[in-house]
Amino acid sequence: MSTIKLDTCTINYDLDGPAGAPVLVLSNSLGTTMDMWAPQLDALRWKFQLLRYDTRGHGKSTPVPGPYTIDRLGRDVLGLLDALDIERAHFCGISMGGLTGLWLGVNAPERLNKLVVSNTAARVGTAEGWQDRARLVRDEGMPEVADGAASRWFTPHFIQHQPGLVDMLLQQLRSSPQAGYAACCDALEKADLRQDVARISVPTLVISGRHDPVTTTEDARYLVEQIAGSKGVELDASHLSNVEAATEFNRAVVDFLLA
Ligand SMILES: O=C(O)CC1=CCC(=O)O1
Repeated sequence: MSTIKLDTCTINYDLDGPAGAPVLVLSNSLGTTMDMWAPQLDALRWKFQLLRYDTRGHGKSTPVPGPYTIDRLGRDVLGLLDALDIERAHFCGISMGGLTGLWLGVNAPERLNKLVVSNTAARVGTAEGWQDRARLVRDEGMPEVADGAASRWFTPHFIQHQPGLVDMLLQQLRSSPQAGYAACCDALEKADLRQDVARISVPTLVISGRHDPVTTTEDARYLVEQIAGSKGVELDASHLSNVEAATEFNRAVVDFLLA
């Protein structure tokens, strides 16, 4: 693991893979860390240099005071690429990480080769919902949010049959810095790219989960309709599809990036 200082925030990242291979940036969801990409490592690191990082306020990146914005989260990726002297990269983000990817697709296409956005939407949830979540976390702490998370992230079948994996992810959530999580809720409250995503021109893959109650297949269809030439793949999974349907997720990403 390494760190890089961007404005007041220290971003924790890991770059791993064959030297000279194309770089693939992996961007985590709200309340998780770069460790959420564990099910992708063996499948992807033989062809790509994987640049995983903890989104600002998450994992070992510092929970500098918020509110954050989607613009800030996107610029963190650009800062990381600049610091590592990477001119262009593939980008794959899930949920909040997917929204960061959409921001990059709109605002910094010259830094992207191909874009994968998974279990995300041009507008995730509602402003009121994120205000309530931020208030809950600031007032009551992480356990209140962690209580309902498994059923937002996974299907009942997966929760029953993979308790170890579910627990590992919930542990990332419980350990999330309260201030950083709430500041990302602030970013999600304001982020609305519905009028912007049609400007994305980089090759884009939109992955969705058939059972995702947070960012629905309808949200994914909107993205596919708006982003010219984009491709949609629907997986038999809920919200954290890279964990719940890892094999299919990895195949979709590799097929798309290597095509
Ligand atoms: O509500 C959740 O925990 C799911 C989620 C919404 C945005 C994100 O990144 O994760």
